[in-house]
Amino acid sequence: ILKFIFNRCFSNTKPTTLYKLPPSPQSIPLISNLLWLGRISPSNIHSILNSLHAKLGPIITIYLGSRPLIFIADRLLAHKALIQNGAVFANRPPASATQKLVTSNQRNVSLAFYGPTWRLLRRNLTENFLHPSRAKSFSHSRRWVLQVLKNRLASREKSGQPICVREHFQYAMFCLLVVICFGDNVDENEIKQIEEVHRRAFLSFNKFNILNLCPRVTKFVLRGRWEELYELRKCQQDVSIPLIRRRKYLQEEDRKNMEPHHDRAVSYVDTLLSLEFPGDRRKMNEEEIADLCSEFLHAGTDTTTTALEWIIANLVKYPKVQEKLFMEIKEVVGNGDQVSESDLKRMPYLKAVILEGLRRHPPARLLIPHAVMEEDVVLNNEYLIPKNAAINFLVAEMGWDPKAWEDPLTFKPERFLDHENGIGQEFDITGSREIKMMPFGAGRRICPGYQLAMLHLEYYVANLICKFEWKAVDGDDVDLSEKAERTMVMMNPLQVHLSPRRRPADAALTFSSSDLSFRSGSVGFGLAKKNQRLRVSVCRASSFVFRNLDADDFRHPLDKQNTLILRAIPGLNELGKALLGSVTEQIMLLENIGTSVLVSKNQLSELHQLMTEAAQILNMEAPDLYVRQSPVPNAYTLAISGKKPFVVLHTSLVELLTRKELQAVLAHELGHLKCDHGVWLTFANILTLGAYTVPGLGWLIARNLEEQLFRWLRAAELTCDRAALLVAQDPKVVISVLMKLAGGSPSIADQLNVDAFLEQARSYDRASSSSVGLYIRNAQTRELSHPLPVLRAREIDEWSRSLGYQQLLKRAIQLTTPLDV
Ligand code: HEM
Repeated sequence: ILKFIFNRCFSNTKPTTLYKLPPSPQSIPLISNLLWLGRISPSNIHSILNSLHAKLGPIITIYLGSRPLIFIADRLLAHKALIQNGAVFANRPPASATQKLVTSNQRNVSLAFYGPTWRLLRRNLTENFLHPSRAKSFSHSRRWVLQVLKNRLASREKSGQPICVREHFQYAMFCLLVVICFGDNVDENEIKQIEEVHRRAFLSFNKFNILNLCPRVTKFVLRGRWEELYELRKCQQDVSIPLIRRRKYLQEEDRKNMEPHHDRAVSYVDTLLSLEFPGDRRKMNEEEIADLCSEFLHAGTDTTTTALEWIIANLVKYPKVQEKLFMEIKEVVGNGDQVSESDLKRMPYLKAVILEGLRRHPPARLLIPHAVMEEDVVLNNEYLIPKNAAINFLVAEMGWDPKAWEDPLTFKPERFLDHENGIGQEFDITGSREIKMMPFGAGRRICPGYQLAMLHLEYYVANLICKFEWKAVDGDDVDLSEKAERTMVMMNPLQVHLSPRRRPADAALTFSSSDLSFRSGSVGFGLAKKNQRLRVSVCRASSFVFRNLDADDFRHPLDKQNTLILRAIPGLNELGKALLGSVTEQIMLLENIGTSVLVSKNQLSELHQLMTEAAQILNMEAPDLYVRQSPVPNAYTLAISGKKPFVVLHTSLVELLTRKELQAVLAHELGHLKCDHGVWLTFANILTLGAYTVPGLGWLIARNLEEQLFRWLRAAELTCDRAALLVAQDPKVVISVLMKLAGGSPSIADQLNVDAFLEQARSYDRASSSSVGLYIRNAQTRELSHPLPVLRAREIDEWSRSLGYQQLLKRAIQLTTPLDV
């Protein structure tokens, strides 16, 4: 009040009405608005803005639609607005209709109005979560993602073709953020599902802009497109919500046990579960949390990927800079081939390379639009900024200002080094003292992930340069032209050749060595030739067994997740035990003993031997095995309380499969026992085999319970396919079984082609990735006890190439003693 009275009575500053908006190109009201709408697109906005700034000065206004847009291209004005008047310029304009839909009505960090909701969400992100002291908790995930990335690059290089790096960087950064967001018990398959849906949302978001022109009208005229948007959002939530529930369940378990898991890194979801929106007096619901997770993934993936691609592109274009960086890395890590996070502190040139990359090629060329908090604000005692204006800043122009940087368009990391003692100056990337560049924005709304992004860029650039020498494709100069997408990307995506750096200790290291995919034949049984009767020798010098194998070593994450859900259904376990302990089990048991052949040393001894060997590889006791006459190719396991469990094999399956494939089937069944799928599996098997027509049983099994049970069983099957792979030690054997189950018959078995079937699995993925496809795919699988064979094949193919599987194989030991069969 005092300030107001003082200004009114004594101040000689002009009333705001006497100030003018920043200059704008000549315009005819309304008509010019419409003309701009037609002219401006994401691809040409930067060139239009640059030419307007050249004509009109460092701050301009454009009228587009109903609100003025103000653009600032000058570092000093940006500092005045974002730092000196930080609180005034920290607001966001009202979001468009589509943005509101995907952000739970503007309740996320990037679009929330400057106020209590934003403060709560932002503080949660920066203090509870992105603070550097927390960064360490995901070090192991960064290492895992690095391994995945190196493997992908190395296996592509093996093909001899140039590698287009973007998709690999994108995948790596996405994996990392998913793990940070949902916790480190998410596995690669779940990540792929999330990535698929998010990428679709990301690629199609521009096409929904038109819906914002006049939402009331477009809701009728473009109803289909609105529905598409709803469907897309639903898909995003469908992949996130189970993962959110999993974290919730873990938190509840911890609470019940009164002992938090100290070895579990706190994920973003964990921090959100306990937040309450100010004023609402309620916790966030799952949809709101899922929207915040989507924001987190979108905000961090493409920006970091784009920055990484630009930085590596410059290192390829300027081999001397790459060499200098490599020398610095070598000095710190010696002959080691990994750079640890603590090593990064001793690499000033690395930091300079990253900063120069961000200065020269900032991924975000504009900020997220800002707005002012007060009615009419005067900037620099000169320009009127109305409350309804959206204000933005030309990020790249700030970092290319010749008054701040010598020779600004040249890539020269040395500019960030203190030449006298070679130690990197602490460059203030937040711009709080002076804005010389602002790749992360500045002031109150500065990117809260900037420290995490810097860490990721430093860690991955250092390790990628440490591991490989990066070279341009022969005869190609690296083209640094730009193209505006959601970020400013390379117009021609970077293509490279890689050669592993040779170190004295591993001069013989080549791409075909160790950490790539496991090759069949190097371990495991010799492959049975087609139609050849297999002789299993008693002493299998080439077999590998897993002495300390535990079920959780290979359990599929969906199995883990669904087991948790099943366990949480009150009374299910008791119901299962009550039912199975009684008449039904006895019927099943007697039926099998009475109508099948029990396999033993003296009866179908080859099968007996396959079973014994599979059990030994999986480090478990072999169950009984029965062979049963049936035209339906099938195998199943029954674990009846108090009795030795048994596996049943149908004769038609024996006809259809080779011995090695049969052993994979037996291993699959053993997987169920190893993983203690016992009660629920038998329960589900009884349902599938039609036993619930047994009087008095059917009514007890409610429909949704049955659905839950089948969902769990589908996930459990994926685990058991892994057990099959551990025994077969060749993914093609397992995939061949699945292919034969899908469409094999003994007479055409030798014409079936595993590679073609895998290709079919990939095309199923592609065809079902549209929203309609996804719907059909869900409908196709909902009622099945087993996942679709193509999906199982794809799963096992991927797991066979995963780090987890490679590491398990390393633990296997060769069997040299005769088996006791
Ligand atoms: C190289 C990587 C990155 C770049 C270049 C970048 C750049 C930016 C920019 C320019 C803004 C707009 C600031 C403003 O409007 O004033 C922003 C905002 C934001 N960024 Fe980043 N970002 C990066 C990585 C990340 C990461 C890794 C995360 C999270 C994990 C993240 C989360 C956010 C969020 C939540 C906002 C909204 C902040 C608010 O409105 O308060 N960003 N980022």
